[in-house]
Amino acid sequence: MITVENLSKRYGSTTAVHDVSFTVEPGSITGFLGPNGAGKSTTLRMLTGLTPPTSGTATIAGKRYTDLPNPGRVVGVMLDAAAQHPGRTGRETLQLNASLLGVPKSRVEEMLAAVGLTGAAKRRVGQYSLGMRQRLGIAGALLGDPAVLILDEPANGMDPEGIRWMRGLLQDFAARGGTVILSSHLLGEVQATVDRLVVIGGGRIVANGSLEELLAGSGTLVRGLDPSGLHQALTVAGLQPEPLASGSFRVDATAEQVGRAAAAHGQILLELRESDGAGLEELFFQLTTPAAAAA
Ligand SMILES: Nc1ncnc2c1ncn2[C@@H]1O[C@H](COP(=O)(O)OP(=O)(O)OP(=O)(O)O)[C@@H](O)[C@H]1O
Repeated sequence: MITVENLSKRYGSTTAVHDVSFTVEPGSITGFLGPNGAGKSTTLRMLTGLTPPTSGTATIAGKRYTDLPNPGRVVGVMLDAAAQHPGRTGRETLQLNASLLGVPKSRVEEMLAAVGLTGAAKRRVGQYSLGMRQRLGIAGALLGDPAVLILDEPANGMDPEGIRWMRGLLQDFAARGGTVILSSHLLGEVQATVDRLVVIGGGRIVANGSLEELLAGSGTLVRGLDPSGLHQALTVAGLQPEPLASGSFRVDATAEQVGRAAAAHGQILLELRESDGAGLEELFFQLTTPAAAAA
């Protein structure tokens, strides 16, 4: 279990993370999603004791990371797969980690096999692709047989086959009661892997819930040739159109009600469909537009 409570981090006048709170339960995979610069890495660094928070607390299994006696046995961390020592082989990298953690050398071979790197174990990490480094990083995180995994952008540099492989591995881990948080700046990259999402933008949590809840959205999405005329037609019909950044409206009504209200005022529709996750996509669109990023 991961608990983040009112966590904030300021760098001079920049607030990288502002009053962030969320929990990650055992048996689940949470995607920590946000555009570049949203505050994901800073939050994960505070969670793993690498960056002291300005205020607030983050605990893993009830303790701050820095208070865990042998943290690698409780929580597996991969923050920057690209930063591994290029001169060591994959096997040497894991052997070094294993001796620091106090786990038997046999565990290294097990983990190399688990991430599909046995054949490349003798090659230097400098010759590995980013996807292979991600696999090695995940092997390193799993070495101490932890119950919690914290992974920063693990899918970065992985091909679709690698992402599918990682999905299976993490879902097995969670099915055995493990707790997983993984960050990404791409919704599509993690959508099929995670059960829950915590969305961060500009250092603040902007959405938090089950994937189903967040993707389901609700109501109807409508887009017309004349947005202001459509807005008026819907308002006159007693519906409350919520304007979206893309020029569409989300309406808490059925497609038929929306269609009829538009037709009554001769509005030409270009799109009319159930919201179907548009809420989350729209939220992401807004977070990644330059205007939102500057706000
Ligand atoms: N050591 C630091 N000193 C000053 N500002 C920092 C520092 N680390 C992060 N920041 C700032 O904090 C904000 C959040 O950065 P962070 O790296 O946490 O975002 P992120 O969501 O992980 O983005 P990315 O996907 O690009 O890594 C950014 O504005 C960044 O410039």
